[in-house]
Amino acid sequence: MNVGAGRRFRSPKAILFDLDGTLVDSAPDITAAVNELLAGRDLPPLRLEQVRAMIGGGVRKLIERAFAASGAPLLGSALDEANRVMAPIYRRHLTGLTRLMPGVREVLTHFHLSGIAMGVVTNKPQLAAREILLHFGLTEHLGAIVGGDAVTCLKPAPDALLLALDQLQVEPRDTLMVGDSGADVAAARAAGMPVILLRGGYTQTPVEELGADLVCDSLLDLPSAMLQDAT
Ligand SMILES: O=C(O)COP(=O)(O)O
Ligand SMILES: [Mg+2]
Repeated sequence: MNVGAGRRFRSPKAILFDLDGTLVDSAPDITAAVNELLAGRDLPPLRLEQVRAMIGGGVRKLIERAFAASGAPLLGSALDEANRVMAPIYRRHLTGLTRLMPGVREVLTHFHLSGIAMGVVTNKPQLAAREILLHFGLTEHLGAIVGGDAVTCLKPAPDALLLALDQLQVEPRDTLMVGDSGADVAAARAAGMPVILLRGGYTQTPVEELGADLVCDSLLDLPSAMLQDAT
């Protein structure tokens, strides 16, 4: 863990969490969905590690990257069409192979008992995000779940974070963003919020190089990192 900012995370009124690579390891399900889409076009499957590196920019970006990596890049209306075909496939691969990241349940309960409001802000479609969170019984403590299709601009734009804060009735300066990618950092910066990144997510760039205020090994380190930040 490396502490950088000093007092920025002390007693936030709300925490916004990214979903893929932060609260859940969804890469195996997303890989299954991508490979079903590719198989429908007679393209060979991609490996889990390849698809992991494509997650975080929303489903359309995922499809664009997957077809490019398969040597059959899609543009414009062809990408729109693949996106339409992907929608029902993606919905069939939400929870079968997806697992919670370590400590999620404990840490969400801890923050809830500490009186901190929480929300999820993801580039995943909103209904898909809600279904995953319901599957794992995590919606109880979440006052906002904002998906990429609920806003005009996906992360790294701040739109989804600001919508979640609106729903939670909290100002950006009283909030903390927790994520796994450069998009999470950029979105938090644009929204005027401090940001913590977790190791073990889907970013290709080393997390230390993404400009977060703090990097933690896992969600389980968050409560103590926030306490240390008081010193
Ligand atoms: O790329 C996606 O679909 C979702 O990614 P995120 O939950 O990390 O924002
Ligand atoms: Mg993520």
